[in-house]
Amino acid sequence: MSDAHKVKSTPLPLLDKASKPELLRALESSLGSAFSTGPASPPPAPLIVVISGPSGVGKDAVIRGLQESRQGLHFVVTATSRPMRPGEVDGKDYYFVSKEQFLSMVERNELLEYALVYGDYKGIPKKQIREFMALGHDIVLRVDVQGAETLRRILGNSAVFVFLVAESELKLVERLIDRKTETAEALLVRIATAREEMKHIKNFDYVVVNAEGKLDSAVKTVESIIDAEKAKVWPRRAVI
Ligand SMILES: Nc1ncnc2c1ncn2[C@@H]1O[C@H](COP(=O)(O)OP(=O)(O)OP(=O)(O)O)[C@@H](O)[C@H]1O
Repeated sequence: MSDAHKVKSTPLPLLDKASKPELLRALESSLGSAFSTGPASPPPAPLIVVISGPSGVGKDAVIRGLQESRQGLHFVVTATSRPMRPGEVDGKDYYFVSKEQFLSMVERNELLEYALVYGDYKGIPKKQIREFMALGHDIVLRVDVQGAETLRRILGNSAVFVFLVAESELKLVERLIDRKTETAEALLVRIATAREEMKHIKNFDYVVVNAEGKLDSAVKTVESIIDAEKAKVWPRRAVI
């Protein structure tokens, strides 16, 4: 039976004669219980957001945008066996470890996912995710498409998967050329891989276009996805 049918037929004061507290008390008395002052919905559970997409699509750029525009997110720092590049900071860009250290992390089951990417190991430390989720932070993971596939197998629908794309293949290639971080041969490998990776969109929950000069709009769309996920009646609940 709905609450509307449980109302007692006690007379209520006239709206223009009673004070607000009197009216509240009368309404409570008619309903048979006090009005709750607790939150109308429980605080949303921490969310894991996986951001992926082909090389050069702007994963780092979008993540930097999110870092600037949004509180309460923890951006997981990946462990890698690749040597540090000039300007990179250990613990900020990556955790730089030796190949031996990396393999012993694998051995101890300390990584949620790992892969050999262009000759270097990269992996996601579980401890970091657990610690920040316990503090109520949402978690952002930046992985390549292969990593996202693995994470989907591990996490299923308990995390939200976002695929970033450029507005066209040509624009993506131009962006990679302009970045000037790869040789022509390395570019070719990345572009051929990107073509293959586009076929994996179907395994993602959302696709976000990061168009030339419209980085802010891509960041806002990712924020809207996070907001919508946090407003779900049945939220995703990841256990790491
Ligand atoms: N919306 C945009 N408009 C113009 N340039 C952009 C935009 N988004 C990213 N870029 C630029 O494109 C290049 C590639 O971006 P970024 O390094 O963030 O890609 P990525 O997906 O992280 O690449 P990788 O997977 O190879 O590390 C960078 O030089 C970045 O500044």
